[in-house]
Formats: sequence, structure tokens, C-alpha cells
Amino acid sequence: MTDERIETVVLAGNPNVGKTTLFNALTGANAKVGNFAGVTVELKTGHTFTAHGRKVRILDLPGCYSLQGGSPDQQVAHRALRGEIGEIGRPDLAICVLDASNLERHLNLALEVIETGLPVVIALNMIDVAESSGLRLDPQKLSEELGVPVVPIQANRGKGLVELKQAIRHPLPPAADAPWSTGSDVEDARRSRVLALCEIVARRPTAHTSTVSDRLDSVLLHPVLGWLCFIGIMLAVFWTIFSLSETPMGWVESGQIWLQDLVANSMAEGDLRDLLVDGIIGGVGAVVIFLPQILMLFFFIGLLESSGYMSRAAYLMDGVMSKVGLSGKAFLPLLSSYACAIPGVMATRTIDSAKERLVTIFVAPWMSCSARLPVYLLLVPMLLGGSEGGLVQALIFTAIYAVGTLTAFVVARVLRGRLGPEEIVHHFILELPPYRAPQWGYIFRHLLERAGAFLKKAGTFILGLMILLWAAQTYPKLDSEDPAERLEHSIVGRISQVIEPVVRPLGFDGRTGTAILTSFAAREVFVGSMAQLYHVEESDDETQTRQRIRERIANEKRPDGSPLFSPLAVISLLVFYIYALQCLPTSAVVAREAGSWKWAVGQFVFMSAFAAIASLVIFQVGSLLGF
Ligand SMILES: Nc1nc2c(ncn2[C@@H]2O[C@H](COP(=O)(O)OP(=O)(O)OP(=O)(O)O)[C@@H](O)[C@H]2O)c(=O)[nH]1
Ligand SMILES: [Mg+2]
Repeated sequence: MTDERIETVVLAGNPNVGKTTLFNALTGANAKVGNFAGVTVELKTGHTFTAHGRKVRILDLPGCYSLQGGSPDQQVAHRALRGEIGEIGRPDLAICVLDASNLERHLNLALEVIETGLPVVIALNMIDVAESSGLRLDPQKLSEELGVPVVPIQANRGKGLVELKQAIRHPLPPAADAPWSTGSDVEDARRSRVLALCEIVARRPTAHTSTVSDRLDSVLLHPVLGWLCFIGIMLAVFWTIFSLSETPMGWVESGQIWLQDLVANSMAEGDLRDLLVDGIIGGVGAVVIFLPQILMLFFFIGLLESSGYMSRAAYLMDGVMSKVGLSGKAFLPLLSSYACAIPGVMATRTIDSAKERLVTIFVAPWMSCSARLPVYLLLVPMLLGGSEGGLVQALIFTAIYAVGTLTAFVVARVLRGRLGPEEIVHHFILELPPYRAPQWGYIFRHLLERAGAFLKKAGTFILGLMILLWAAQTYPKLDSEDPAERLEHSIVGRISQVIEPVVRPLGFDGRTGTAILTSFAAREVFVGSMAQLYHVEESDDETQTRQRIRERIANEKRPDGSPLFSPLAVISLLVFYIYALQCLPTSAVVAREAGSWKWAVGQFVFMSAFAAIASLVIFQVGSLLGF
């Protein structure tokens, strides 16, 4: 009888040894990799085929240091290895991925996995790093000593995969004995076994030479220079996002205007034409324009993550973080929230302390995510009279990100105090990985995925909203020549009138209030809504209505003739977007990760109220001061 059951192979190992890189290489997936500990926080499944064409299920586990204790992500790894995860069952084989350049630290886990009685294959990864540091390894000897197959590989180049697949072909290698684990003090026995093994299989170069990593760290971790570099890197990122994306944005915009003109000229005047030209192409286009800049932000975050700089930033922050009652480890999830709060909230699984984890989840959405970028990009140049690019904008952007981050710290401090002391104090040692070359393939595939997801959202969800909004500002119709009167008569006009008194103290008019309301569905929608709501058709001058929305809204006036978007009103609006939580998927993930809807609802109410109050205070105080 042939065995039709698909065998399950788990990839286990310490954090940051290249498990996910190997997983991607084996399965063709593009799961998240990065050069810091704690990138993978949940199980990932994929398939590969052995040399004989046999299908095998591969599980990528979060990294763990041992099979006891640990943070929520590490416990997932333990449970998977013990076969306690229902739908997966007991794995048939474990591939222990070790960093070959650091066997002393990584063999311990391999011994523990062998002790579980699972068949084990050891993948000696990063063999390139080991070799270039002059380390001489003897995989054959290690295999004899442990009684399990040992395969040297270099996962990021796909080297050694054929041999690895040979090792996991059917029939699987038998489980090895663990003679060291019989005594009373197993941990001690394991430790001496590791030392003995390293003696036998690894020959170190004698002198320790100062590596490039060491020299870079002496600058990047320096108490003064390190901070200067951090600020410099942030500025450079924002500056590049502006200056380099002007051109591609111009292309998208010209394309949009071309399409609008094409449709406008080839269709008879009427509702359908308006819907297509202003509602759909105008509204969705206003959002899509920002795609190049969003991708650039993801690119830079990817670069920082894969080079190893992220951990350095967390290390610098450790002192600041401990003052607010968190550890440097909490800074890594916060940093990745700059891209998107959802993976950021997930990444808090690496935090051991339950209370610290809750606090980090609570404040993570205040790290300005990529969805806010379109809003900032629309508004910030209005502060500078419409000029784009340049250092001043980069400075304003850095300030925007800093405001969100600093408020998050203050709130974290207050909240941490209220949750009371932790029963068990965890001493956190931040791991500083060596600097590594980015995996360009991964980064570019990731960008493609992000672009696909963004365009899909624009083409479905945002499109739907734009159609609804268009209908709401067109119907019910009023037989009048004056577009302003027609708008007033429509559903949007009526909603605006209700909202107006609420948002006026914050510095906005009813239409901006309506745009803010629509952006509770997703922040990017704000830009599309603004493009639609401030589109007042001047019938004889079609081109004028089709200029950039920024120029259009900059010219809007209040009834008394003063500009609607005064610098103070723009700042108030920016502050609202820094603080408001307008992302349903984030709330759903928070509810899941914090284990209760109360947290998600509390967070939503708190952040939205905070945003409204902050805007109110800024606008009122600013007005009193005469701005
Ligand atoms: N030089 C070198 N770098 C590698 C190799 N394999 C992986 N890397 C790098 O090692 C880093 C960590 O890779 P990941 O695959 O994210 O590691 P992981 O074990 O999944 O990490 P966690 O999910 O945090 O447990 C990345 O920067 C990779 O580019 C290798 O064979 N040689
Ligand atoms: Mg991983």
C-alpha cells in the first residue's frame, strides 16, 4: 500500500538564523524575512517536493532559544514541535536550522529538539559567513557525533538545497538517541555536550579581528553619533520619498487627467459621464497617485529591516523605552508599525511580559503608517505654499512621525503605570545581528505584493466608496444652475450641514468633516473624498476643475472670504490624522491579539477622542494667538 499521507517537516531554530529564508527557498513563498530576531511570529505553511517528487508539507516556526518558557511566538514553536497544534499534528521530521558561524549558541536548541524524539536533520546555514570568518567546520563529524544528518547550506543563495532535500527523502532518517539527557541535571549535561561538540567540529581562527560590523557599530551605537545618524537616516528617507517620487507621481497624474479628458470628450454630458470622470477616475485616481511614495516607504523600511539597522535603532532606544516602562524589544514592533500597524501589532508576540505587550499593542497605531502618507503628502505642501520637495518638508515629516511616536511613549508610560507591576521581571537582552546584505529578491517581491494589494483595494473598496460618495453628492437633484446650491441640496450637503457645527471648532468645514467621516473606512479615502467634495464644476472652464486637488482646495474660501485651509487649519487636520485610529483591520487584529474586543473598542474610542481634542486645542489656542 502506498502511503498517501503528506509528511510534515518543521523548520526549527534560534531567531534570525535564516529559517524563513530557507522556507521561501524551499516553497517558493515570499514570507517575511529580516535581519533581526523575531521576524516570524506565527506558523507559516508551504509545500515542497523531495528529490523523488514526493510532496512534503513545510512549516516555518518562529525562532526560539529553548523549548521552555518564552514569549507567545516562541510558545507557538514549542507547541508545533510537540505536535500540540490540532490541524497539524505531530511533525514527521524537524530540520534544525543553525547559524554555522555561531554553533556554541545554536546547538543547544538542536539537542533539545533531538531529545523530543523527533527525527532531526541539521541544516548548517550561513556557511558563507562561517567560512569568511575563517571558521573551519566538520559537518561529517557533527553528523557522526549526534547521529543525525548534517547538511551545510546557504539559504539566501539556495546553496545546498538539493542535498537537504536528499536528507529528507523517504524513508525519513530515524530519531537519534540523546544519551546526554539521562542524568539529573539535563541542562548542565546539554551545555557540556555543546562545548564538547564545538571542540570537535569547529576550529576557530585564533585572533579576533575587528570586523566591519564592529566598526559600524562604534558609530551607529555611539551615544551621541548614533542619535545623529538615526535622525540623519530618517531625514534622508523622507527627503528621498519626496524628491524621487515627484516624477512617477506626475506620470500617474498625467495619465489620470488624460483618461478624464478622453472619457469626458467621448461621452455625452450626463450623470454617467460625471460618475466616471469625477467620481471614479477623479476619486480613485487621487488615491492611486500616492502609490509610488507608499512603495518607497516600504522599500526603505525593508532596507532598514534587512540590513540589521532596525536592531541598532531599538538598541539606541532602549534607554528611552525603559523610562516609559517598556523594553527596547517593544521598539521593534513599533518601528515596523511605520509601514503598517497590523504586522506591528502581530510582532508584539515577541514580547515576554503580558502587560508590556498590551501597552505596546495599545500605542502601536500611533506610529504613522503608510496609509497616512497620502494625507500628509496632500496637506504638508499646503503649509509651504504648494512648493514640494526640499529639506523643510523632510523636517516637517520627521516632526510628524516624532509627534506620533512621542505621544505613544507618554501614553505608554501612563498606561504601564496603571496596569501595575509585572509579577515576573524579564531581563531583556537585545540581540544585535551582524550587518547583512539585503535580500533584494525578497524586497522587490514584497513591493510587488504591496502594490498589488494597494491597487486591489483602490479598485474594489475605495472604488465602491467613491461611487457611493458621488451618488450622495449628486442626489437628490435640484434644478439649479448654481453647483453650490445643488451640492447643498444633496445627501452630502445635508450631512455636511449636520457635521459643520461639530467640526467647525476644530477648524474644518462640513465638507472636510464629511471627508474625515468617509476616511474612518480607510485613511487613504480622505484624499479621494476631498478630490470629489471640492470639485465644483465651473462649466465653461473644464481644465481648471481638473487641476491638482491640492491647488483646488488651497483656493477654497470660507463664507467670510478667508481661506478655508489656513496654515492653522491644515496643522489641526494633520494632527487629527496623526492621532485618529481609522483602520478597521487594525482594530480586528488588536481584538484578536489582546484577547478581547474591549481593548480594541477602548483603543478606538480613546484615540479618536484624543485626535478630536488635540485638533480642537490646537485650533482654538492658535486662533486665540492670532494665527
Ligand atoms: N549571509 C547569509 N545570510 C543569510 C543566510 N540565510 C539567511 N540570511 C539572512 O539572515 C537574516 C535572517 O533571515 P530570516 O530568514 O528572516 O531568519 P529567521 O530564522 O526566519 O528569523 P526569525 O523569523 O526572526 O526567527 C536575513 O537578513 C537573511 O538575509 C545565509 O545563508 N547567508
Ligand atoms: Mg522567520
